[in-house]
Amino acid sequence: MSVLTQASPTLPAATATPRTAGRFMKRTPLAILAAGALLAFVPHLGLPAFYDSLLYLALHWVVLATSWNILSGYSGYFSFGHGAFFGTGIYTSANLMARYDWPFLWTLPVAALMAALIGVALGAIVFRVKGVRGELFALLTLAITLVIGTIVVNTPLDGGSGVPLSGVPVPKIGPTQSSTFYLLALAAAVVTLLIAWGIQVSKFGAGLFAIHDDEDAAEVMGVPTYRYKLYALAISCALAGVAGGIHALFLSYVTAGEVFTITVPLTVVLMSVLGGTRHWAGPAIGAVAITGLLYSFTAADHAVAGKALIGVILIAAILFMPDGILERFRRHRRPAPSPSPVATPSAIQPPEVPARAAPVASQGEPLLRVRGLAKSFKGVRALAGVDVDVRQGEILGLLGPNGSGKSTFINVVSGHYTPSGGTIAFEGRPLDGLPAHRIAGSGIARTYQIPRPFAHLSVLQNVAIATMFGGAIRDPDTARRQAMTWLEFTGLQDKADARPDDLNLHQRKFLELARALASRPRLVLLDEVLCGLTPSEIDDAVALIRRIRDQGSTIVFVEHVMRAVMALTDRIVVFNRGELLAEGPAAEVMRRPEVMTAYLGKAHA
Ligand SMILES: Nc1ncnc2c1ncn2[C@@H]1O[C@H](COP(=O)(O)OP(=O)(O)OP(=O)(O)O)[C@@H](O)[C@H]1O
Repeated sequence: MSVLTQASPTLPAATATPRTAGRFMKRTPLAILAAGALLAFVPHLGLPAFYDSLLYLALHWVVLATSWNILSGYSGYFSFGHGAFFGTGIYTSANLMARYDWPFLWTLPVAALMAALIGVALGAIVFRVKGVRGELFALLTLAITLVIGTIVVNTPLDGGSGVPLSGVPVPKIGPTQSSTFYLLALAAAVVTLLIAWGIQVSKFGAGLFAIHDDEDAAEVMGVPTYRYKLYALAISCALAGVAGGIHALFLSYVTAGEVFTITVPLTVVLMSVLGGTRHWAGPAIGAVAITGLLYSFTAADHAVAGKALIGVILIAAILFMPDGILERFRRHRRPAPSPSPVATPSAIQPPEVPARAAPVASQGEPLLRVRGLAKSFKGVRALAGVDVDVRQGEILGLLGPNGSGKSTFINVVSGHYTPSGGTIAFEGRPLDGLPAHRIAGSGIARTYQIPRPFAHLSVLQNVAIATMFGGAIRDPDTARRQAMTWLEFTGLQDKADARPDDLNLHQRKFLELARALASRPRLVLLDEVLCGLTPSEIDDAVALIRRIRDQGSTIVFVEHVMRAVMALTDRIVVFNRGELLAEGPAAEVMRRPEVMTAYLGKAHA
């Protein structure tokens, strides 16, 4: 089986044993290096210089498309700014060579650094603004290309007339000048592919794929989203900068009008989408395919007709393979999801995974202490200053009529929303002002009322993300093994390879539970996990929640299903209109007149 079909997005395939997965992990970089070594012999075949240049261009686009994909394909931050970073590399190298007589090879690290610095400066601002995602991010990066282009033209960097480089000596790396460019691009492509592969199979890559599918859910599961996006952008820009540096000398005369255009970003987007953005090899396949098509159809006499034909081929390819050539190929080999139902909790053994660090709360201190917690949304007071203590080891029911602030409480405690006022302390340590991923890392996990799985990852990968980030496991193999134990615990082991879309609501709710548990939390916040389930599914879920408590977790349980509340909770608190209305044992509190009035209205109460 080929190397391409073995590697899966983010983590090794669920069905592979750790040993086989590890073997494939080692084989992929060796295969990339071996292919690079073989291709390095091409200049010695004595082909005409034209072929060196054609292969140079193919590899040049491999570097540009693959580097674009590290940010945009993996994390989903679609950038139209790759021309700006590529252009920064071109102009850095060109100016260092033409004005300061730097040897060409020395300029490449500086080109990478300059492109990365500009990228990080942009990302440090843009990635902080929650609203700048999707098309807004794409437009903003396009604007950056135009701004940098304008600056370059109107400064001595270009001066309006371009930078001639014909006098700059080309290092003697290959037997001819054209083969030198080919070998330089080959080296850059090998390094870029190794980096793209390394990221894809690492914890970092898993975090980027989680950001792609649901950035807020990823953050709440412990992924440091801001930092990861910055790293991905810096790496992407640095590689584009190197490609630019090499291309400056290849062109031998650089002009801003040809560099800072929409052509570069559009071409890399097309190549990556054609090959497949969810795999390190996808953009390279797209780059080679499009360069090959351009050569085959536009080099002869009928260039215009050839271009039109390429357009038709690309439209057809993208229509019939919307996830790219590679994904289409891999899907044929993926086993169809099995129709087996989830196992009942009674058949499930608790997983044997190492426990997290012991709690540090002092004796008598509640696990979670919330004081005066307030949250307003543009005038809507969702929480109006509530005090809640959650004791170590209890199941605390959080009840209240619709709109009373229960989900907001969970959202604020988990860091999804910033509180408008009040304090939160977990195990004696304040959580105020901490980003959601740090709150997750401190031992708090949550589920969502409407399940929010990572749609493009398998069920196993969804849980492995929680194991890696909440549970602080670096090695994807270990994460995958532990994730499997949580799937067994929740009865989803037969669904490990399925996509969340293939699950019914019951299974999706249990996947939420498995993800929450996989980080070995000391406090689990469950937001209406029983909503929408049938009576027998509710019985399964109640049994499972009991077993979660038996594992040593403390639970805050938001629920409307009264029989489950009565069966499970040690204590309840009732919210009404964002305020604490009552607290105590469920059977007693639910009989209080003020609670019945809040639920049923005065007349019915
Ligand atoms: N993101 C938001 N933007 C604006 N208003 C919000 C937002 N989230 C919650 N609210 C408002 O805050 C109040 C409390 O909502 P919340 O979802 O916390 O209630 P709840 O008790 O969980 O209700 P339910 O039982 O229906 O889920 C409601 O009036 C709701 O409309």
